[in-house]
Amino acid sequence: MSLYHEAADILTSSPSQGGSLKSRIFKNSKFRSPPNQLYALVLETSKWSPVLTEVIQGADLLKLERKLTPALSLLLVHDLLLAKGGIALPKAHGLRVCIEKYKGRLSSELTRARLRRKSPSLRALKLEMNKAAAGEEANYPRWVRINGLRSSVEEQLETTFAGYSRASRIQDVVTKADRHLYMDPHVPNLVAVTRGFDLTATEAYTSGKIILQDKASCFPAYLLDPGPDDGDVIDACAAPGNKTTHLASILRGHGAASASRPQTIYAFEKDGKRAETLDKMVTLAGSKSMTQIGAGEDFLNADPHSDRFKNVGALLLDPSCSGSGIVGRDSMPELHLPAPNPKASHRHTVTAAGAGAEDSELRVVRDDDGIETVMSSDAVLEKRLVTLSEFQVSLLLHAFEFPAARKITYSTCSVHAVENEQVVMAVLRSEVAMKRGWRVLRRERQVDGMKNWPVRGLLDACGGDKAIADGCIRSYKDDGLGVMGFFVAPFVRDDALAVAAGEGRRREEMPMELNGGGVQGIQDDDDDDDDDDHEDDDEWKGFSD
Ligand SMILES: C[S@@+](CC[C@H](N)C(=O)[O-])C[C@H]1O[C@@H](n2cnc3c(N)ncnc32)[C@H](O)[C@@H]1O
Repeated sequence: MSLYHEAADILTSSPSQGGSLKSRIFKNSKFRSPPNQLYALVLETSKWSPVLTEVIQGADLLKLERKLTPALSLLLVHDLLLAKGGIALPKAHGLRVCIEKYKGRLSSELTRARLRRKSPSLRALKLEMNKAAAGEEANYPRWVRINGLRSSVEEQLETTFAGYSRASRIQDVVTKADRHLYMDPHVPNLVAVTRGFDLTATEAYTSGKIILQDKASCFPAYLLDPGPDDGDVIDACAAPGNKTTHLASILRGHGAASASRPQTIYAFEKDGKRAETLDKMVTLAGSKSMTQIGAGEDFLNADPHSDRFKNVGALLLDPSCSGSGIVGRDSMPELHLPAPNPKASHRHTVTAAGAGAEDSELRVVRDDDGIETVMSSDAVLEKRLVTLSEFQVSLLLHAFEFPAARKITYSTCSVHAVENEQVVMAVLRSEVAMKRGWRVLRRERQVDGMKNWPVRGLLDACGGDKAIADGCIRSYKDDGLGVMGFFVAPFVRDDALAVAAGEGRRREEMPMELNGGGVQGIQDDDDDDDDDDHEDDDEWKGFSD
């Protein structure tokens, strides 16, 4: 089957068969065409389908060539008029010959369709199509975290963002067409910039000086705020590494106060492939020497009482979740198909699952680590959420066991209470939480930016406990603050309770390295780690340096 027949099959097949467009193409071995080419063709054609439908209908193509299907005609006309190399078939191939003979007619229709949209050029029309296809993402800024391990805000303002005008409101970054930059008032080293200008091609991006990370995704590490007196840090679910590298940057930022011993970040990632991405990101961000990656390691199998983790004072838990808060996750351009009868065009909704049946929409929920569930009913969604929340609870309960731990942040990019406040309430009721004195950190004790963040946890879902609800932090896609839907809860250990249980130690009873005593620089990128506690690094196979 040719590239075009395979692409036409994808465009017209049911969303219940195989999940999102990406997974239907990349996880399906039945296709003979290169997956990248197939994906690009289907995506670009969908993007252009409103215009191409007018072109095909205006040229009466389906009337003149009755053997052509609507999907096939869209794909071929797309490549004929818009692809650099034209139609990817041999010159004498029947399909190519059949379409090319209408080139003049189709080109004129394209010009008409462009002029109807008042676009001065094909380039301008292309920008318009890209913007329309960006879906909800177009209404959000591009958040950029400046990586303190490699650069500084000052340096980036003078270089990468030198041509940007300063915006005083986040809305200006979204609505203005030219380049604007907004300094975030909550999270240090974070800026929002106008979308549509490719930052991935900049030197700052390719050298790890800037990291594209949604504002809300910066909350967990900032809220955890690991300092020199927090010992080692665990990132329990680390890939691709946005929060791992943020933790490293914060640790280094607190370097002025200095720790008595080098601090290590243990970054667990149970998926081997994703661990490779994590490794690359940690290396690029300049935090490799302070991070040990547990590639393929399940955090739930880590022994809290092992010698290795005896100095772990802080844990960041950002487990797999439904991903319901992610902006643009499911956005795919709406597919317009020319009708055989030119009077009516068909509109197909392309959901996360790909093209749907006519005017129908079948939801596919994709977890933030890629697992897809076709939501044939509310009960299916509910069941998936319960499974996720059980896993999230088990992760938190496991984290509560680490003997020296005094701080934890738990986060999801889900908006469902069952994965958020309900998880918090369930773990607070647990035996280990009560025994070891874990509670939610009150809002007034949180770092300034998080204390001042206006959107808090759901009171009802916290059983009416205002202190707990206020201690939790939320964001919603549509709250006008320019961020994705997110949830973070900070936990701390209540010293008094822990001491009463004979388990904890008061700060003044803690060893020097955990109570902030002693002054020594944090391990530098190039430093060799010759600390005694690290001598057995090589014996412990799970983590690689
Ligand atoms: C939400 S993503 C983490 C995103 C990451 N914190 C960041 O900001 O870049 C969840 C990750 O946790 C991993 N994961 C899930 N369960 C795990 C477990 N029990 N132990 C270690 N990693 C786990 C998944 O493979 C996935 O890569």
